[in-house]
Amino acid sequence: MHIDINGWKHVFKLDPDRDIDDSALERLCLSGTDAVMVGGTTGVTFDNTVDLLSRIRRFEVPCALEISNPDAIVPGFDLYFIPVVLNAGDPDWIVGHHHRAVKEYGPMMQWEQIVPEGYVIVNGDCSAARVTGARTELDPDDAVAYARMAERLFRFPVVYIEYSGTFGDMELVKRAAASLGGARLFYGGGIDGAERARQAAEAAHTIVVGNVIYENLDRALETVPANPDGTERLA
Ligand SMILES: CC(C)=CCC/C(C)=C/CC/C(C)=C/CC/C(C)=C/CC/C(C)=C/CC/C(C)=C/CC/C(C)=C/COP(=O)(O)OP(=O)(O)O
Ligand SMILES: O=P(O)(O)OC[C@@H](O)CO
Ligand SMILES: [Mg+2]
Repeated sequence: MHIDINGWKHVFKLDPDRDIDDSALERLCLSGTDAVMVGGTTGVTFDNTVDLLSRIRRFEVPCALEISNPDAIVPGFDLYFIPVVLNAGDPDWIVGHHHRAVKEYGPMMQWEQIVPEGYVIVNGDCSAARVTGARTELDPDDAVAYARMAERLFRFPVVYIEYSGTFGDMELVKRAAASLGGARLFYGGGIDGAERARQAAEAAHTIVVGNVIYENLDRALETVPANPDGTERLA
């Protein structure tokens, strides 16, 4: 099945290291979201990733793995998102892990399933910032420069502005998105209900909703534009 991420406006990100019951998973997968992404910064293992994938596969929603741990690369996802943290302090998170993984998996990789993400981490307090040693003191001009680098220098199809755990500066996100030609701007961080989903969807091409799933499922479901309870779909 060919999956076109250019149609994605809303994505739920599920963390294999966190518990979710069958009924909640069903409501998420049938919500009208465009895709479910599996990923997290810590505690992601092969076993908990296989387990979550097999449960999501009871539904038709596209399912992507965002790889954060080279030991948890599980076959059977529709797509594999590969973060390249452009503002990482440690180059291992820009090319190091990737080099080792491609050395191991290169011959068996289906490149059409691979979606490289130019990742820019802006919240210095999140786990991903700590793990990667990200330089998160960025103003909107810095974000625009990273977005342009990601698209024009490195030809990434996705630029991901990551505020994981906190709602970000929508002007910064808007400016980064406006600087792009064809690449897609994914925004994630602190979307905890319909109002923030609406604001983020005005700024970014694709919004990603994570933590609120585990804190308040009803509010998470309100963030889906296609859901009857969700925000109005934005152009
Ligand atoms: C057999 C088979 C399936 C073959 C497939 C081959 C294949 C797909 C190979 C992949 C090759 C490849 C290049 C892999 C990359 C390897 C790798 C480990 C790259 C590093 C990724 C990276 C930079 C991770 C850093 C952390 C990060 C940016 C994570 C993204 C997700 C994220 C931020 C989630 C939020 O985390 P959360 O836990 O929710 O955090 P909070 O506590 O803040 O909420
Ligand atoms: O968990 P939240 O804060 O919703 O962020 C979503 C996603 O960007 C995390 O990688
Ligand atoms: Mg999280």
